[in-house]
Amino acid sequence: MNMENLHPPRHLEINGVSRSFGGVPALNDISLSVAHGELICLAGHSGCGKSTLLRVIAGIEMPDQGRILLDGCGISGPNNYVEPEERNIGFMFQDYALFPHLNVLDNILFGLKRLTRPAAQARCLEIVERLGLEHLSRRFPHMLSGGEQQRVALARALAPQPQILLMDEPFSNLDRGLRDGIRTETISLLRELGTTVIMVTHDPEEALSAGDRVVLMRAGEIVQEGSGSDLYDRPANAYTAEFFSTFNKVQGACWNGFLETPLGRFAAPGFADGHTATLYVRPQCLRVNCGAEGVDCTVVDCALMGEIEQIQVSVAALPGPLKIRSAKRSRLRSGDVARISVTPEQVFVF
Ligand SMILES: Nc1ncnc2c1ncn2[C@@H]1O[C@H](COP(=O)(O)OP(=O)(O)OP(=O)(O)O)[C@@H](O)[C@H]1O
Repeated sequence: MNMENLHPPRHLEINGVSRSFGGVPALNDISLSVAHGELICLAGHSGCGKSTLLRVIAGIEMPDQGRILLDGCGISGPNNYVEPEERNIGFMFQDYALFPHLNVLDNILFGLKRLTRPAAQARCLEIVERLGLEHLSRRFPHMLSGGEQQRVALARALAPQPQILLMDEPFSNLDRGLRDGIRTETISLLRELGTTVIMVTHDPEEALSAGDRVVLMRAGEIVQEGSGSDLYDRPANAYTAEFFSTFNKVQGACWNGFLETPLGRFAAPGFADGHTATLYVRPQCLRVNCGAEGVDCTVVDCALMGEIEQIQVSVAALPGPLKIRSAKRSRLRSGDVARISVTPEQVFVF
């Protein structure tokens, strides 16, 4: 029996990749496998190694250790190295890196030098039409808006029909108003084309909503990976939880599998008796004026923020105020006495 057919190689396999700069690790033993057509969001705070990982996959940065395989063939490792232009991996840079002295068509043609001139022109026109860039084709980059430059950069990256497209913060240079629309359009195009995508972002909302899988990094390591809801609803640690939301943090002590806090008792399986731990409560998981039940508090501030209202309350046993966010208007004022309660299913103990 052919075992390879039972376990076909993943599209991209990264095995134990490390890379240091001046003795400081930027990537530390990273392993990740990516399926055909998958869209991965590589997320994490500035300096955690996201761009270095993209550059190593593209072949413009060499790993110190580890191997990278594309469809089962080594492209980077101790015994093999495939040049970036031989990898059929596209790269879209954060600043788009369009050539200022070339018009839109010539920018796109630049990446098609391996084709004959007629084939390159046909491919170029095809992608220009697909992305609706016909009316801009003779313009130079300085004559394009930010959104138009983004589309040209995308066209240039897609023209050689890469198996994998690496995108470094592809939407971060766009105005907030434009960003959501262009992101939705870009992602649906990439899905139609079936391109495998690894996209870097430091925007938590983008990471949660844009991809099939989120890979969260910290200090050169993968902290947690999974679907957006895996990471948001079931964060494995405080770093993951705090990357995607703000939290009220309340300290307590663990006894008999529960964390005792001034806000009540919460399940804390696996924590030893007497261990100090922290309860993480999202502002939308606190309810105010919930009847006789709950904990006494005093309203410190109540501010309407458009779609939501944010209330800050002080609780006698806690050192700082708690934030509560709700889509409902409470009509509370500073100095009012109220009661709060926690939605226990949506809290975490770390
Ligand atoms: N060529 C280089 N020389 C020296 N240090 C580097 C080099 N490239 C990256 N680094 C360092 O490696 C670490 C990871 O950098 P990287 O650019 O991969 O982070 P990042 O997560 O992409 O950050 P950002 O979101 O700010 O772009 C940083 O500490 C950075 O200073």
